[in-house]
Amino acid sequence: MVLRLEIFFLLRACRVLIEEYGRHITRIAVSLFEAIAQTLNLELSSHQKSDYLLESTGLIRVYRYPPSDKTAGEALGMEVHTDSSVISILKEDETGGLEIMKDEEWFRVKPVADTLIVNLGDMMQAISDNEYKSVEHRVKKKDMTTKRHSVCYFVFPQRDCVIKSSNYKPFTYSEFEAQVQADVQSLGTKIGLLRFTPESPLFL
Ligand SMILES: O=C(O)CCC(=O)C(=O)O
Ligand SMILES: [Fe+2]
Repeated sequence: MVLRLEIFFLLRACRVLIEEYGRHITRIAVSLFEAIAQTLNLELSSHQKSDYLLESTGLIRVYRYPPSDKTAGEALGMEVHTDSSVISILKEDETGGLEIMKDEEWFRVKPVADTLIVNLGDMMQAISDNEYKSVEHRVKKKDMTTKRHSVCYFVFPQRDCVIKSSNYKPFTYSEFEAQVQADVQSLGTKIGLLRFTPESPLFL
């Protein structure tokens, strides 16, 4: 009974914290998006701005990467991928492990206390007409015994907003998401924006 009450209070405290974190991180994502839109000279109405980055789509994932024993083999982190989001904002702990691909080389992101990491996702690449790249990244823990925690926020466009650019056929986020899910199911991997490139052999 005492334990249950403790868990109840712990969960409630967690919820309050995560909700507050969510409010701040959303504010940061919106400011970043506005700044990026300016650098791209995208003259967006406030309606278009909130269609391209819809605050209510923001989600927070809290990850725990447990220590793994030898039998778990390569279970040392997260596979290479790009995020489907517009913007992702990550907070990793002091153990580090996040790596990003730049000019065909992997770089370890050095963990810095009280610092957030901003990744741009597939939707930003499309919105910016490839001016900004959706960064390939992965997580590699230092070693088997290390535990790692991270708190990751992702924000997306409004599901039915049509994203128009010269590099991709017009698509909505719903279509993109459905295509990603279909590819993961049938091919075991995400193809992503390549599916929406007219010249790509993968174009449907
Ligand atoms: O745990 C991390 O630091 C990154 C997680 C991540 O890349 C993702 O969830 O897309
Ligand atoms: Fe990611």
